[in-house]
Amino acid sequence: MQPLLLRLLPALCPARPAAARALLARRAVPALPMALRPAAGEGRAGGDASRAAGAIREHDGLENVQQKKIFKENKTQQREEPRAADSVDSLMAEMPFLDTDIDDECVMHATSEINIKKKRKRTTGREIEEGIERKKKKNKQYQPNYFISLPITNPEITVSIQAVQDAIIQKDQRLSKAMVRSGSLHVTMLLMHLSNEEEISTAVDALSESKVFVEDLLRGKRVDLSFQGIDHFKNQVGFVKLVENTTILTEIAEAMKKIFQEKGILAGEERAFKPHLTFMKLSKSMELRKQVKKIDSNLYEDFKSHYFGDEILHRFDLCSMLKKKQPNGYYYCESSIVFGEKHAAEPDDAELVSLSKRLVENAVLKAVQQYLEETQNKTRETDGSPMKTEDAASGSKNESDKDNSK
Ligand SMILES: Nc1ccn([C@@H]2O[C@H](COP(=O)(O)O)[C@@H](O)[C@H]2O)c(=O)n1
Repeated sequence: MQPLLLRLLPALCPARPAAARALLARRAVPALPMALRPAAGEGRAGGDASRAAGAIREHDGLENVQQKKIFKENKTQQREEPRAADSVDSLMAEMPFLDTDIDDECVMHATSEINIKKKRKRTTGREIEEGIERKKKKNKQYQPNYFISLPITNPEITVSIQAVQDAIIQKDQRLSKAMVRSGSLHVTMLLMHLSNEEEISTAVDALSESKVFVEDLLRGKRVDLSFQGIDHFKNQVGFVKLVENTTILTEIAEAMKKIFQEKGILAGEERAFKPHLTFMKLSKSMELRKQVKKIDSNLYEDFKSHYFGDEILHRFDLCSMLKKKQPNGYYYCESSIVFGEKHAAEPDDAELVSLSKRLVENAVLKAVQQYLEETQNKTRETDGSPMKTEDAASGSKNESDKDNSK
């Protein structure tokens, strides 16, 4: 069944060669770890913990810092940063948390739980400025550059998301730049900052340690993550909602955060964990952000309660935001942990049958639509009436499909 489907996909989905390619890539090269590392000894972990705590102490100039680190938004810094050239867009688009990269500038800070004992002293304007500069520089060093990802491997979800993305692009061509490519769809479980190879290695160990906790939480049960409906963050990010098993996912995210923090990794965010599946964000392109300030919810009106599919919880990856992505479009993985039976990220037969059905339906619909458009155009040509604007737009939409599949 698998080789047959692999051959069939491009033929079944001629209108979406990008979608077919993405699906093939996803099946042919599942996002598996680049390197699985053995668990490290306790000694180094302790060293990392004190080093990271030291880094934060230095960062915030605090006397008494506990083992709690978080990312905090720092909007002012971005405003003062010089505007990067548009050519940076392509690099930015590789990063999963771009609104944080562009304007939120997530940074690691000590929390309010920290006992702050600051002595008041007279400071000159120059000292204040220098202090701000110093802080800005350090904040930058603590931006998240790694994350724990729950990859989306069910083609039913990927195909449905591409349908929403297409529908949106059809209404506003400019938004093609905002779309998350199907190969990199994921749910973010935990953000972190890793400064060097040693910290990456510690994070790999922390992820291996998390496996036992996750298995304890799951107790052999299969967890179906059901994705349905669309919501947004501040009209800047469009995401598909997780409607079932959010509690268990939150428990896992919390357990992971604790394990990573205990190993001295700067991990976690100030805001509460809200599992979501991002399919578009304005911050993927600075050029776009200049043009579009808000994502209009009417653009995805038809999909507001659409059922996108289920993802069976079976893998978490430690991914880099900055390293070159894999050929299938997924992030570079330092390490992964796998649960249950579905180890190879293979969709089962039912999923494949349902996917083939959808693809055939889509292809037929597309063909009928094309036939109708051509007939209408011919009639207009004979009538001498002008071509409709939508027809012109659909021509350029195909161009953007090509861009999106890059
Ligand atoms: N509770 C949250 C979580 C995330 N965001 C923003 O959404 C963006 C996309 O997040 P992904 O993890 O799916 O890449 C991200 O840049 C966050 O800033 C949010 O606003 N609130």
